[in-house]
Amino acid sequence: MGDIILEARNINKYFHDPVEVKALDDICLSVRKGEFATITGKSGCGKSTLLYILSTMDTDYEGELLIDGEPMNGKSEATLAGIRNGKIGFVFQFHYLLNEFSVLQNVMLPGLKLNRFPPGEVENRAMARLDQLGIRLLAKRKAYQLSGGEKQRVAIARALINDPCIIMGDEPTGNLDKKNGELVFNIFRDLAADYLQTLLIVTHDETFASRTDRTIRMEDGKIMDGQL
Ligand SMILES: Nc1ncnc2c1ncn2[C@@H]1O[C@H](COP(=O)(O)OP(=O)(O)OP(=O)(O)O)[C@@H](O)[C@H]1O
Repeated sequence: MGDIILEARNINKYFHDPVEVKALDDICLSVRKGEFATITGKSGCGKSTLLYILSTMDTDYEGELLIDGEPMNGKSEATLAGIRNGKIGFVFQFHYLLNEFSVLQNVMLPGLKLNRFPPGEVENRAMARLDQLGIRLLAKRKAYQLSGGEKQRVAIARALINDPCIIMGDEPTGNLDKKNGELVFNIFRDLAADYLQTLLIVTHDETFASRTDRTIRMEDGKIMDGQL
């Protein structure tokens, strides 16, 4: 058994508006270092709600969350923002790149913010990531000049820039055609296989999920299958 990178203990989440909904019901989940895990389940079962809690973006819940062995409960938003930037890479369904910035600038940004390496080194690391993802030649293009598949690869390079201990994705292939979806899936698979990158991806694509190490199935705010 490898080290546990992420651990959620007895997570409950309620929404109150317009009526009370229990969106997450006593979720317990651990993710091991180097695992490629997917979360699946029908629309409305609580996948995104869970991912936003696990990524520390939503702090309004009951229960405990540990990332890399460190408890996240009770930390200020500023502290959490720093932890997110250094430890979690996030890939969304929509890329959220800064359109008027170049590909290289977009990828460098979280690295400059973290301030762990001097700017020259952040640039070298960003170029290495672009190389790895086969988009080095796009470095000087503006984000708005890219195709959907290219944008998603830039978003992955950006998520990797600070060597996160986990990459989380919310339907990262959801907005792509079959060919580009496959390409992005293969990038995730190679990251897990060749770089032992830990990945936790929400998807409703069963084929995608079946090709990963573990499928966590949710129903009605509960995990039905796929716990360690
Ligand atoms: N901001 C909110 N206010 C009230 N209810 C919400 C809110 N966000 C989500 N919900 C409810 O919580 C439940 C879980 O929603 P969630 O978005 O996590 O589902 P999901 O599995 O990600 O669905 P999908 O696959 O359609 O994205 C649903 O019943 C949803 O209607």
